Amino acid sequence: MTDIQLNMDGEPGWEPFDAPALVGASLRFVSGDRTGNRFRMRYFRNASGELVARVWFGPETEGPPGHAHGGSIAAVLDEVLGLAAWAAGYPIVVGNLNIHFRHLLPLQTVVQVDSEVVAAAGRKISVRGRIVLGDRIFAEADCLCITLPEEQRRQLG
Ligand SMILES: CCCCCCCC(=O)SCCNC(=O)CCNC(=O)[C@H](O)C(C)(C)COP(=O)(O)OP(=O)(O)OC[C@H]1O[C@@H](n2cnc3c(N)ncnc32)[C@H](O)[C@@H]1OP(=O)(O)O
Repeated sequence: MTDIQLNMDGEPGWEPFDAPALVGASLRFVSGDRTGNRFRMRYFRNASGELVARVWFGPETEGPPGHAHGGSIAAVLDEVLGLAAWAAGYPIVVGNLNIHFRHLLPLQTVVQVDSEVVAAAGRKISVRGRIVLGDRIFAEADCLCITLPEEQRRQLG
């Protein structure tokens, strides 16, 4: 795995996105360790302003031999789609995450997670996402995020 694959070379209009500056240590479980053997991740905004992640699934995410565990895929989608709502200005937690696992995801490969905030109705924010490598779709997800009332937000810090 090279750092170049995780970075934005050749992606016109992409800008690095400083996720910890927005949500602090909430990302420790998934994207917090940029050098370990679990996930290595970088966040960007694409030319349309949508949040995109580049993710390397390391050996410690293994489920089926040589491939990512479904729970590791779910963890990545939970973080990226939840963060997409935050990046769009909604302070949320994830209420529901529905994932279609389309193809086995090979370990030690850099894949891309695309996200799109598709609707906001009252406290309910709908985010859609997918994990891809070129034309190959590994997983697709619909995520229902719920904004937190101000008081509950303050309690979380
Ligand atoms: C922080 C950085 C990025 C984030 C990445 C990480 C994202 C996460 O992993 S967050 C952690 C995982 N999520 C959780 O632990 C959430 C736990 N659940 C909760 O805290 C609560 O159930 C919560 C806040 C979602 C909703 O509770 P509450 O505030 O009482 O809202 P409630 O009144 O029940 O529901 C509000 C609306 O949302 C709907 N809703 C709530 N939960 C769901 C759900 N799971 N499915 C469908 N609809 C739901 C309700 O039907 C209601 O709709 P309407 O207004 O039309 O009647």
